[in-house]
Amino acid sequence: MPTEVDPEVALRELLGRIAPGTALRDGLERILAGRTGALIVLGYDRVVESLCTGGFALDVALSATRLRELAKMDGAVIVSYDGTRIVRAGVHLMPDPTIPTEESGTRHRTAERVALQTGFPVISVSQSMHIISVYVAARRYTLEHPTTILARANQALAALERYKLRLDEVASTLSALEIEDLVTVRDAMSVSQRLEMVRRIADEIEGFVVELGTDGRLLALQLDEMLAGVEEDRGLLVRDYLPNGGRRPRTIDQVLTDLRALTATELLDLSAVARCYGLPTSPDALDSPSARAATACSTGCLGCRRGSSTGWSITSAGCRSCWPPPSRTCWPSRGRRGAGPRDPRGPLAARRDLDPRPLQLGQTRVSVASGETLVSRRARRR
Ligand SMILES: Nc1ncnc2c1ncn2[C@@H]1O[C@H](COP(=O)(O)OP(=O)(O)OP(=O)(O)O)[C@@H](O)[C@H]1O
Repeated sequence: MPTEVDPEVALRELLGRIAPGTALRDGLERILAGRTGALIVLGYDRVVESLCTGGFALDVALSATRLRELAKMDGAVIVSYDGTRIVRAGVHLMPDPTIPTEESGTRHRTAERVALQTGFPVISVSQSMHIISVYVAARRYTLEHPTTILARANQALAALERYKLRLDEVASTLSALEIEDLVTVRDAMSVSQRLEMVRRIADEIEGFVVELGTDGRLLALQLDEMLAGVEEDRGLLVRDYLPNGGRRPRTIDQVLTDLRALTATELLDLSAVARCYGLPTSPDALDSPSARAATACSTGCLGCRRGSSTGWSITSAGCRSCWPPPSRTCWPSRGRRGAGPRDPRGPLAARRDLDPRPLQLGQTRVSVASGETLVSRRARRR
């Protein structure tokens, strides 16, 4: 019996195994086109064996045509878990009748009960409704035609393009603010929020790619192109803005998991995003200068490695503990008290002086304040 897995993961894995381009999917399409039905169990072990009566053992390689011919007979077909062999055919399945099911026809009731009792995925092709359903990990999922999936995938891709554009905007603003050391918690959390939004829509598209099989190759290429560097940025951003110390310091993985767990509505709230980092969440705190982790120094000077006991003692462009910087790897900070020269007009006025041109990662710029050439920290780490 298969071990317990996340239903979503189990479903996606199954959809990949029966995606267009596989012999199993070809067989299912033929059964559907031939206006016959089928009941197929994807796996064979002692539990499945105990539910089988009648039929005959085969153990032959699975091909689309064999599956189609065997499905013409009454009863179920048992296929190996990897979908490469037909183990038995014409089998009458007798699952536990006390297992609750919402299906009405005997084929579909049996399919749902067998999937629940054995833990193996079961596929049913309905003769009357002309649909293919899969039962896996207590879920029923109806397969859609590839053209329908492709249309939905293209819509999602257009949404991803818009999300990515917005992400690039907030990320380049953050890079510029990092250079000038004027980052607030809100700036950093906006990028984190956008990165998570992009991850979510990309995850949805990945599901379409899996389901489309060979039909989804172009989509996969487009997705790869759009997501270049995004995954890396998620980790780097958390690493940079994770507060050190405190009573219960958080890890990068914990933050990423909590971000994933936010509902779509919660994700729109920057305070909820900041909470995942373990940062204060009041509106005032969001507009306060951000604290950056000791790891923020790209090459790690001695002072930065020392870290902080309060979790809030490290400034956004260089840590207070190593001020003045022992080398050029530590950047002078103007954003926090005691950390270096401040703009006498205050941070808001200083922000207005920022060069409004978007700063791409890896790009350099001449500082408004000092006249030196600057590169954003994240750009230097890449
Ligand atoms: N317990 C079972 N074991 C094996 N095969 C079964 C079982 N129950 C039903 N079937 C198969 O399903 C076929 C159709 O049954 P039925 O019409 O009652 O199901 P259904 O759920 O309404 O399916 P459809 O939507 O295809 O009409 C049966 O002829 C038989 O081949």
